[in-house]
Amino acid sequence: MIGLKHIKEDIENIAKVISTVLNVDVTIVDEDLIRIAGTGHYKNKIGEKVSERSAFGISLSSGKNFIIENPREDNICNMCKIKDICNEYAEVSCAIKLDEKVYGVIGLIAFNEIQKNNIVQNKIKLMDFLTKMADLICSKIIGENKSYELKVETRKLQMLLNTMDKAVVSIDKYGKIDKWNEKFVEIFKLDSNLRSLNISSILSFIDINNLTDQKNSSSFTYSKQDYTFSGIYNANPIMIDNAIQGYVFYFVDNLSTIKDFNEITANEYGVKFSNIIGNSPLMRKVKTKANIASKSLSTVLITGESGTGKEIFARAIHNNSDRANNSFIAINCAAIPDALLESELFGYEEGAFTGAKKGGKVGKFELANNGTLFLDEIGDMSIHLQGKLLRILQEREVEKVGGSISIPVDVRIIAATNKDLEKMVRCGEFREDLYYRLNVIPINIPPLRERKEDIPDLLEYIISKYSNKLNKRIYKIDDIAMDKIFEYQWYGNVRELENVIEYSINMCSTGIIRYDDLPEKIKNNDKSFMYDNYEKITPLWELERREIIKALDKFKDFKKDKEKVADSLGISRATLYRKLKEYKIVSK
Ligand SMILES: Nc1ncnc2c1ncn2[C@@H]1O[C@H](COP(=O)(O)OP(=O)(O)OP(=O)(O)O)[C@@H](O)[C@H]1O
Repeated sequence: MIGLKHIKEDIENIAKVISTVLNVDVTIVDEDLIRIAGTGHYKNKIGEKVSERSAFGISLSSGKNFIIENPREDNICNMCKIKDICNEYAEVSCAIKLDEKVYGVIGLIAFNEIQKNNIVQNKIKLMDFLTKMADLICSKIIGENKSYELKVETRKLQMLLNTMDKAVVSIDKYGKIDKWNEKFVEIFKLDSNLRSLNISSILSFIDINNLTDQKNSSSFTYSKQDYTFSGIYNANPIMIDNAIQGYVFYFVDNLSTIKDFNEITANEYGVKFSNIIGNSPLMRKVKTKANIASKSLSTVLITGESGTGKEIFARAIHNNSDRANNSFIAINCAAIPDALLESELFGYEEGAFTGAKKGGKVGKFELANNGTLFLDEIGDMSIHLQGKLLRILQEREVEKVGGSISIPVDVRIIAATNKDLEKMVRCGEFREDLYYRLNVIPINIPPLRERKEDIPDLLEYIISKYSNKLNKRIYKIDDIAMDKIFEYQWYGNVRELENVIEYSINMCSTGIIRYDDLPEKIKNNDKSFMYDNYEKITPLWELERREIIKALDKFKDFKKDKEKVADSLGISRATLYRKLKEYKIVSK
């Protein structure tokens, strides 16, 4: 809290002015009764404490002003310890009061008759003058208080800024830096005194002329000597009376963004090996191999039919590795057209092509830096991108589309496919060199029909998952339904099993999944067709038609269903489409 001692210089000047104007000695004491200023007799007594029982003490505790015309005889002097040796002729005390708080007292003392007369004859004017001087002191206190509060606020603000995990800087409307935090200095590797420097001279990706009155975020790549990093920055305009007064920028490097993302999604995707259901000898072998792979940095190639769990294995490998605290970025190479996949993987610079986003885009490689990049359905990647991918794996650097800076990346690759990559290599559809680069640790996940022992555990897990999701209490599956589930071939593997159970839980009204609750494809399981076979001779075209319908039904929930239907029927996709037309089969 501010007191008179904090404005000592002002108090001394005011004391001198009063003394000069009134031609008497002046002393000013603070709220602790310490003399802050003094003239004449009191010059050498600055810093000394005045007695509480003195006139000053009484003025201070009561907040009252008074004039003692006859010291020693006045009631106020009764309590004073030095009453008997007092050599004063008259005394004036004026409290320095602000909002009922007394900050100190201005005291005038006459040491001779002339001074006393001067005081006594001008009592009213004198008190008026002193009250004004006390008000002047109070206004100084208010000013000092404000600047003290401002200092505290500024200090708090700076501490807040420094504890932020985002780098922050503010500029005035001309682009000159005024405030920044330690993180800003740290991530851009700058000197700590940045005041008044122009932001664009430090961060060339910020063009002050392109900033608007709207909040705006863009990605950036920063390089200084051999230090390079990328991230996202936000420019927030400071608008006062509809005019831009400056901007506050905050910057997040990609790693922090990903960390935030990982923290948010940790529960959703925090798959561990223990979450992968299946204790069959085949699955135990796969888990052991995946566990070993998680402790290595080598590339892993996971193969297996669709829905066998390639992605959850990839996630478990990442989460069990030293990179677990960094990002796991997954990209499905089949789901994105080739031209887009390139910019998704490598990112692009602003203006790289028509339609490119302002500020450019951060690629998955950069996002996965220090973490793991999961390239799902790698068999669907074009030969052109295969070449680019190979180069990155060899050089460990990515260059954005339309960019010129190479960004070093440290990414562990896990690729997955349900295609026969070796066959694709033989047919010239997949680069041999890339195949060997990816296939360092091969992991094959067997189809569910080859490890039916896993079905009971999977059922228990899936029923509990979907009962919760659908808010139903399902206890078990009855024996007949269980037999049907065991009989079925599960070409869609665990994903198909999940779909079937979700459907059955929806249909179930008793708490026990029964035969009737199962979807038709599981109930029929091709048997009705076999029965027909014994009864009558079926024309070949009808057999063909039925087989096509059966295959369409079987793969209807799959990605690339037509490809799977054609594969399972042993015909090309073109033939399949011809036959659909011929038999007037309408499919999705
Ligand atoms: N062993 C398992 N334990 C628990 N859930 C599993 C298991 N295997 C697969 N799943 C579940 O089955 C679904 C499909 O798994 P996932 O996406 O990992 O398969 P995939 O082989 O990558 O499929 P695709 O090749 O079609 O991308 C997911 O919901 C996954 O959680």
